[in-house]
Amino acid sequence: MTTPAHRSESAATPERAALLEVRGLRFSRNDEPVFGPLDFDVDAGEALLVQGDNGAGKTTLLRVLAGLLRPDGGDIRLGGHALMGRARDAAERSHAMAYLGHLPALKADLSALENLEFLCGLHGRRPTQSPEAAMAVTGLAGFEDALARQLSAGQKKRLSLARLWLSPAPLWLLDEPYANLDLEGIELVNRMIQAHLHEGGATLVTTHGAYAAPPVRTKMLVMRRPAHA
Ligand SMILES: Nc1ncnc2c1ncn2[C@@H]1O[C@H](COP(=O)(O)OP(=O)(O)OP(=O)(O)O)[C@@H](O)[C@H]1O
Repeated sequence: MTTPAHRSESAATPERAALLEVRGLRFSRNDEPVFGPLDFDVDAGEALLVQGDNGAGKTTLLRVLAGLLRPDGGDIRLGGHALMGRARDAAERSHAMAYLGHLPALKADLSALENLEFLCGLHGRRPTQSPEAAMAVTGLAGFEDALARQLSAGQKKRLSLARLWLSPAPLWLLDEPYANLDLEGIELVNRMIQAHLHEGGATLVTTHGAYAAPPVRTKMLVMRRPAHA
């Protein structure tokens, strides 16, 4: 697996801000707290495993960090820059973060390769990688011309992983990345995370704790459903 050499310039130095700093972050629905206040940092070269039972708020946290939901309070800093709810936050987020959600964000009637080319056009890509190479890395060589809607759930997940592999963003937000994958796919995710962190990236990974964690520098955030009155 080739690794992204251009990321090594972001290797940690003592003065450098964490890739992600979260302070007092909280989110509610209909005045019912879902999570928070949460405080944590994620540094270059680190994985934060976000654990918790069903409904604990793991997906909601990642969606808030990705800018898909608005928090009720707290600060999010990317590389020391605060996200302040401004229009340019979206651009900062898309440079800094790659989000892998539960649902594959694929165009059903485009081929696998066309999907990657389309997403690279939207979000950019690492100059050292190509869509064809990313398909090979994720075990999809030979499926370039298959329509996305004809792929199995695991193949769709692998195509989303290929997109992640192409992303130039240093911070990966991975929501249940192991779901729908066979054992080899689970090892692929862990190898990808290992290579990404080795080159100065970082990741948040939600998990129920049922899978082996990637063999990397790991911190843990355990989320619990808030007690109701
Ligand atoms: N779109 C929504 N509308 C209303 N409530 C929601 C919505 N999405 C999630 N919730 C609620 O928010 C809470 C947190 O859900 P979330 O999906 O973040 O949990 P999770 O920890 O990711 O769970 P799981 O392990 O089952 O994936 C749950 O009580 C859930 O019912």
